[in-house]
Amino acid sequence: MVQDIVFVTGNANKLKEVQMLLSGSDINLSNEPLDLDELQDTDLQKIAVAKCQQAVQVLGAGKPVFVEDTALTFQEFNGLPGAYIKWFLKSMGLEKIVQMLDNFPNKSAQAITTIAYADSEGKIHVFEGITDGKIVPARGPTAFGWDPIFEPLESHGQTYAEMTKEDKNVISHRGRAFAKFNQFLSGN
Ligand SMILES: O=c1nc[nH]c2c1ncn2[C@H]1C[C@H](O)[C@@H](COP(=O)(O)OP(=O)(O)OP(=O)(O)O)O1
Ligand SMILES: [Mg+2]
Repeated sequence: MVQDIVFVTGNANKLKEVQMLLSGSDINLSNEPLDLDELQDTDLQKIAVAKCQQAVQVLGAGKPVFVEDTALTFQEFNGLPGAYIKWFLKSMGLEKIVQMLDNFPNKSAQAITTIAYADSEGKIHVFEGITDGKIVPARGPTAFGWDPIFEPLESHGQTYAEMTKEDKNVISHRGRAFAKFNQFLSGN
């Protein structure tokens, strides 16, 4: 059965990836480009759930809706910048983010996507996808966020930005989170 589901995001690059990731499913996806508030927290699930609750409030109950929040965590910084990566990116740019780790040999990082989905009864379900990698000086086109400075362990030396969207989606944080979400939806 085809399900109508609303995805709330104001990020066009994110939307494009999500459309690709859900393209084989029975979901009729629509987008609401609302800029929702994001909690200040290091608990990524809490942030996504609060964002989803706000989406339900704005759009009205009864409509299945989801949001996702994406974080970039540095092991050396015990998880920061995490969800704050958006603001670091805006204020400092890629080069200075890479330089933050100059004095530390540990460049390990995780890209994490947390999806929060409110079903038609308002029950919220959470799905998480994680990709391990490291922070490197920027390589590849700067089309999407921090893609040029994140090199996943499984990519044979390419940054996300150097990969095709198809290849990125196979191993990405977002790809993994949406694989779980897809599986959940197809069982409903
Ligand atoms: O795969 C990705 N590759 C590179 N960069 C990425 C990726 N995914 C999100 N990003 C960036 C966008 C934003 O600077 C921050 C996450 O913040 P995040 O709140 O999830 O995204 P957003 O505010 O742009 O969109 P939304 O309207 O869905 O909240 O990392
Ligand atoms: Mg956001």
